[in-house]
Amino acid sequence: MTRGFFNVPKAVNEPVKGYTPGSPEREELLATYKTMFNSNIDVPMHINGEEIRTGNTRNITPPHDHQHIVGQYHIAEKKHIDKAITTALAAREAWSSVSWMERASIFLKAAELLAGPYRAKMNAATMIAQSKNVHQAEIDAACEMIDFFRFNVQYMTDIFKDQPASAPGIWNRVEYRPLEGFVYAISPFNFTSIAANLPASAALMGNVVVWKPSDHQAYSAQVIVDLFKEAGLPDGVINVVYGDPVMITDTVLSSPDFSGLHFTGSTFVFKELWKQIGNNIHTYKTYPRIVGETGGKDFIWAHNSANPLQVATAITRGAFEYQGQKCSAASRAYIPVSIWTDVRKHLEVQTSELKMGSPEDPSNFVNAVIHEGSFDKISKYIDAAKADSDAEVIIGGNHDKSKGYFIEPTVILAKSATYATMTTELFGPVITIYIYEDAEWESSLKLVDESTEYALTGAIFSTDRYIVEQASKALENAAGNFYINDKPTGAVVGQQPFGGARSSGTNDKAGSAQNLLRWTSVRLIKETFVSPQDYKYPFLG
Ligand SMILES: NC(=O)c1ccc[n+]([C@@H]2O[C@H](COP(=O)([O-])OP(=O)(O)OC[C@H]3O[C@@H](n4cnc5c(N)ncnc54)[C@H](O)[C@@H]3O)[C@@H](O)[C@H]2O)c1
Ligand SMILES: N[C@@H](CCC=O)C(=O)O
Repeated sequence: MTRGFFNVPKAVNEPVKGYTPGSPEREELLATYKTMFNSNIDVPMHINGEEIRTGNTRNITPPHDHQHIVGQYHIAEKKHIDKAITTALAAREAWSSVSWMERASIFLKAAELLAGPYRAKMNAATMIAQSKNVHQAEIDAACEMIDFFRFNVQYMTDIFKDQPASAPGIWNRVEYRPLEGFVYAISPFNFTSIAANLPASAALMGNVVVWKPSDHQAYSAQVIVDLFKEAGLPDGVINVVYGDPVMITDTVLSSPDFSGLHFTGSTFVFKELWKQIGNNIHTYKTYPRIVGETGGKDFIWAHNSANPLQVATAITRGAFEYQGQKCSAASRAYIPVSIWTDVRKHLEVQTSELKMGSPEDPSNFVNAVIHEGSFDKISKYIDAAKADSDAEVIIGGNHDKSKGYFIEPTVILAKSATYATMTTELFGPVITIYIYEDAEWESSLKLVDESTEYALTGAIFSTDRYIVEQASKALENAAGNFYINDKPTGAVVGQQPFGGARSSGTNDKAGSAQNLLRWTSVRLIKETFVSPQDYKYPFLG
């Protein structure tokens, strides 16, 4: 029952903790890491609040220490997916009718729990099983997830306030209903916050969800489940399943009640899912919403007016933070020949200072890539570049998977702007640089715009306002998140809503009102206070 027009607390970004040597947060996090690293976690599926253990398990191993087992997760048979769907649908009536404030309150509570007692655990799980350093875990698993919860609550109320005008004698109202059916959330390995947000944003708007996390994020997914439970999320609202993605998806997408896909992951998988939904379209009771944020081949373009140290720093941070495993990571750069010597010198200094190893040692800037498949793919491209006459590996290039999946931050110089690593998403710590003649800066912008299928993030560097304006115009469709004199990574919820177009996704902007709107189906209600009793037009007399 609602007896007032309540305002939600004003959303503010969660401050990023420093974890400086000797700080209490550092002590707590490293102690939590040690304990969790040395214990064995058993991750069940969660259907209707029940923990489902099938006994068919896969190991969870840290990418930086792949022979060490930190736990296992249980995988589904088809009957579990069927149950997750029926359970979600059974929970729908109560969840979709409950006051929006109750839903808001659950996610605001989750934000506060994560800012406090869950912070170290969420960060440690992300460091252990996704191989993030302290800072990368903090900005993702703690701060971005908290921000998603807080800002989405505010955006939900902003949406609800958007109401139509009413002529005298009538009252028009718009009701933001959840979708009729259930939402399928599929999340990637690389951001714990995205994994939480994909099911949570739909659930906040009153939807029920079947959530399939990435196998490589199961550890922190379990912490998210615990967090939601403690925050008071009712059973059956978000049901978590693991296992063969094809079997799970075939089962989910053949349900007539499937009403929305909230996906983040690679472009190929998303396009296949879209096709499958299209093929099944006659099965569904309603047209499913399809929201997907996918791959990128994100660029840094510099003009000769740019500051070489700033360009080099953007490359170091943009390409090598979290081993380049951000969809936003800079992986191709276009540098004018006149500043290249200076940019290169700074890059060599900065990359020589980057330490690589386990995230348990906070002085390691670079950790391991997520799994062997990814390691092998990235190494293959690096080795090909070493052998190729069209390319030269000028920094890094070594890789070793004996203990963990370690790949050195690598810089490739390409003779052609369409060289393989200039156009293919590798999702690793590799950037390829193309040097252009200063006078050809306008045609180099064309290369940036036209040489890949993606349009996720990009950055331009120049101190000349006319150039900034022209480059911004020339690249207006080349990136959904466009940065001027800054690296192309590190979007903050509430400040830089995130997403790209072309093959990079539907650009519904994670952490925004636009995204939340996709999880609603608007009902317009017109109420007439005194109903007409005469059908005749006035001109009929
Ligand atoms: N644009 C964004 O906001 C954004 C954010 C994070 C990651 N990404 C992209 O995600 C990719 C890296 O993440 P990843 O390796 O986890 O991606 P992925 O596509 O391999 O997996 C993503 C999810 O899809 C599932 N999946 C895989 N094959 C499937 C299939 N056939 N049917 C149904 N589900 C399937 C996986 O199990 C996982 O849960 C990169 O391409 C990156 O650019 C994009
Ligand atoms: N939103 C993040 C990227 C998420 C994808 O991996 C950023 O802006 O760096």
